[in-house]
Amino acid sequence: MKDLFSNNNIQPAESPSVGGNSAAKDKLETLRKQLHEHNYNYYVLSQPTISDIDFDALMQQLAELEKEYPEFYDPNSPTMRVGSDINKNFVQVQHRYPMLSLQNTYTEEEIADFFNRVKRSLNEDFEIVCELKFDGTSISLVYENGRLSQAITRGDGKQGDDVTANVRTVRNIPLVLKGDNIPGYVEVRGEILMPWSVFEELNRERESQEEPLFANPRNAASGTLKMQDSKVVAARKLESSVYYLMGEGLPSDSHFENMELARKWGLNVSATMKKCCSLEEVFEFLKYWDVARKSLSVATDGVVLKVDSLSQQRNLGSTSKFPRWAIAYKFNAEKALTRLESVTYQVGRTGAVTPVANLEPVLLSGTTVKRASLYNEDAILALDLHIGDRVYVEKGGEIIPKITGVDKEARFLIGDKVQFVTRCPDCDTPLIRNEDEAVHYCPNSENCPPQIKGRIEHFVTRRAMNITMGPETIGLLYDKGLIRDAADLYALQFEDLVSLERWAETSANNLLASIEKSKTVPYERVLFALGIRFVGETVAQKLALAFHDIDLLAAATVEKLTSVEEIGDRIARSVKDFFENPGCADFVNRLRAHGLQFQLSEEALAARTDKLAGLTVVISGTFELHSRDEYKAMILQHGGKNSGSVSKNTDYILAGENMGPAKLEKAEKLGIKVIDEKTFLKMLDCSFL
Ligand SMILES: NC(=O)c1ccc[n+]([C@@H]2O[C@H](COP(=O)([O-])OP(=O)(O)OC[C@H]3O[C@@H](n4cnc5c(N)ncnc54)[C@H](O)[C@@H]3O)[C@@H](O)[C@H]2O)c1
Ligand SMILES: [Zn+2]
Repeated sequence: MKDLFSNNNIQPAESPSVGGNSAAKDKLETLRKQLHEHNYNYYVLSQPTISDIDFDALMQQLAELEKEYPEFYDPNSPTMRVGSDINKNFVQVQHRYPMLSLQNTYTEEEIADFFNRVKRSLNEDFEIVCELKFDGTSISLVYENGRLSQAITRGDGKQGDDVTANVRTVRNIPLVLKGDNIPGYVEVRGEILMPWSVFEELNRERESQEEPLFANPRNAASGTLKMQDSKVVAARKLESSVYYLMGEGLPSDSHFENMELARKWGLNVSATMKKCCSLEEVFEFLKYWDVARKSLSVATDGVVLKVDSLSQQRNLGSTSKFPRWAIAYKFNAEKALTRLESVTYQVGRTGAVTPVANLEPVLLSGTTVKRASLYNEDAILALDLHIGDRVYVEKGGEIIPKITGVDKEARFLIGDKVQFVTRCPDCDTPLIRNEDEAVHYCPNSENCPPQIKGRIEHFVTRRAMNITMGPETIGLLYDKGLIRDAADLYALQFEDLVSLERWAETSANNLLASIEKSKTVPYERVLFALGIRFVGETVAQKLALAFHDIDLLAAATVEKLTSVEEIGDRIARSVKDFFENPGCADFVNRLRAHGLQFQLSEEALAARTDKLAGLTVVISGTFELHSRDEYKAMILQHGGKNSGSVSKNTDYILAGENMGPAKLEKAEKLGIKVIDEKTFLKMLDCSFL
């Protein structure tokens, strides 16, 4: 998460006219380029590299420059367009009605301006509906004759990705509407959300696997919605909240009434929406929810104000980016000021060293905060941190809060500048930092205690070997010299355990039984448990399918490894390094001697064939007989490779309905065989009737 919360991506807000026209043009182009890049990171990758406030400041700068230099007008400027989330792994679908963004403000003055602008333009009475702005990712749900027919992301506002299969897994989205007055065709606009509790659990899991964390529930929701495997999406427990209806012949001219009806149809409409007749009532709503929102189970980032009457909305119209009849008021992130007491360093199981700020305890969003994450050396340098500094802490949705700034005016007695440690705090080995990485590592993986304990903790987790023991037990057994690595668990004796302080016979027996049971855990989970860097759960599954026993995997070359779908160079090298390390190879052999599963089960093997060996298949369109994910799994299972894009290396295109025209054209040009699902299943000898 390099640079995530530092300000160093922001250019100084210099006066645009300095340096004349060509300087302004350069500046405009740089800003546009930066913003396109940030949009991509945010909407497509769901991994922003700057904060929203910083992003909005850049956007504001660009808008001001464009106003001053209209000669450099560009219809594709980020100020003119809705940021696009389009991802080529999905089929793109045209929106019948455009899906716009909202104009954002952070101040009450701008809300008053909006209110007065509407009043002037309409020149008649109007009502404003205030709604909480739930912070997820936007979705358009198309219901035809009351049935959910399509779910499309906002995309670039004109067309979006068809994510119907994933959306069908969202619990509170009805597949069939119930009740009266349901139009034949209606688009329900809403937000797909990840509740705080699910988000925190997900990030804890990612943290334990040293995978990059999601910055907030919004990015986690959008990342999840764009996953290729609907089963994983279903497991992530997304929710929805809907906030607008589009279509001809809607039941009422009042947006508020339509939403009340939508609730009766079975859609989840927040009970917090309120109709207001005056600016005072609007401000009251803002004030109340700025505090009350903190106890909601989902994230909110503001309030949306909408003119209630649909005919008045039509009169006010829209720009290319947002409607003129609505505006979003964004809440400020809650901040607290406290003192930095010290910085300590934690070593993870892969040796990554994370700095942690220890703070004078302070109350923030209802909890007492004592520690904050400092990410890495660059983040510390960007803040210019000194011990004793008064620092601002914010909870941006991360598990532990972050330091967002230093009150430099309050520095009377300047303390020591925070210097990143050069040696491992646990084993004193000099740290290393790879050139293009922000993270420091302790290279002493074999003897550094937190790394050893961390690896054992990972080995026993539920999704790996599922041995019921916590970090305290691991720490105790390690300190007593009973375990030096996870393989030693299998050599533990009853006597070793009962002689430990506070250990009774039952707890000793339970642990031994749990260890014994883990010997039946399937190969792919054992592979994950080994803790090979970058080999998470899904990668382990892919590797297990492609190399059905560990000897094949250990002998695989980098080329062979990277020929497996989604296995890139980085993972391949890490797998190779693992097996070439004598210590690791010995570890695997000892585990094998204890009877762990190091090959795919008979069942999984029986289903495997080489019918598609050496063949690359691209899947395009939507299917009737199986889902896209099922087809992907079949390709893997029969030894083939699935790829997202058509190239000269493609052997087949498995085409369903609505195959993208660009893909078809390319396939024809390259002379690639396009087959339908029945032909494909015949190739595999699968019965499908
Ligand atoms: N950090 C970054 O790199 C980065 C990059 C791009 C965008 N952003 C941030 O994203 C924001 C822009 O994103 P955006 O265009 O999605 O706009 P937005 O999220 O600020 O507002 C529009 C969205 O609000 C949602 N919404 C929630 N409740 C609603 C309701 N009751 N009625 C109507 N809409 C509701 C809708 O999904 C709608 O699309 C900016 O504030 C920017 O800071 C950040
Ligand atoms: Zn160390």
